[in-house]
Amino acid sequence: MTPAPIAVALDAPDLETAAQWAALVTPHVTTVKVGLELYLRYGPDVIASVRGASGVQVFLDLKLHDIPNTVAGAARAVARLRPSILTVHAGGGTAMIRAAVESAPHTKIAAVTILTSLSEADLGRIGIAGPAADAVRRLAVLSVEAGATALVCSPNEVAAVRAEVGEDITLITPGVRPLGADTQDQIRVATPEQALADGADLLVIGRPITGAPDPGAAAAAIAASLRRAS
Ligand SMILES: O=c1ccn([C@@H]2O[C@H](COP(=O)(O)O)[C@@H](O)[C@H]2O)c(=O)[nH]1
Repeated sequence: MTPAPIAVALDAPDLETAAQWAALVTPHVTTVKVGLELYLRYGPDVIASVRGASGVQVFLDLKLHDIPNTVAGAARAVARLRPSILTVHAGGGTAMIRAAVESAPHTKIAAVTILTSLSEADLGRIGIAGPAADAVRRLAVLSVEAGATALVCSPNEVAAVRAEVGEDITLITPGVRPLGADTQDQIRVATPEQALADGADLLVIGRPITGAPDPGAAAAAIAASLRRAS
């Protein structure tokens, strides 16, 4: 069975749990995602631990956001780990995104547009007026012009972003919840089937899989549902 285009967010408190989740889900998904919790606790070693022998792709979600020189150094530092994807915040601007792209030439740089945990009211409070989709589209265009070849947005905006940036850019959507699942701290959400139908290339799914009694079975069920829907 072809693995589904899902990146399982391994937001675990310890390396053993993360490696166990990775081993359980890798037959069913293309990618596992290492975020701040694991990377800040364990550093570069975490990549080899979750990659294991399976050859699953490892997405390093560090959301770099600093001045261009600092982001260039950080991207260079992690590029040697050969993650398939590395995230930066689009809000860092053109020069910062370009610095990451140039410093990690073998890694897909994904620009995070507007976090999926933010509502339009939240955006208003931080000075971003208007619909979330407008800000997401603006940041998407800026990021692609700076050389990003992937974008992170919510499934609610993915169709609009696709129309803006075309087919060559990889669109990654967190904020994905199977029908009826708890949305937790995610605000701009949709189902896996809807996200894929609207043009997402890679669905980031964490707690609905890792919080299940059997993460392997949960990943397999979502993968099967995506196959049925496509
Ligand atoms: O806008 C964003 C960018 C990144 N994330 C990350 O995705 C996962 C989502 O996990 P769930 O458990 O499925 O909510 C998590 O690691 C975030 O750091 C995001 O949610 N939204």
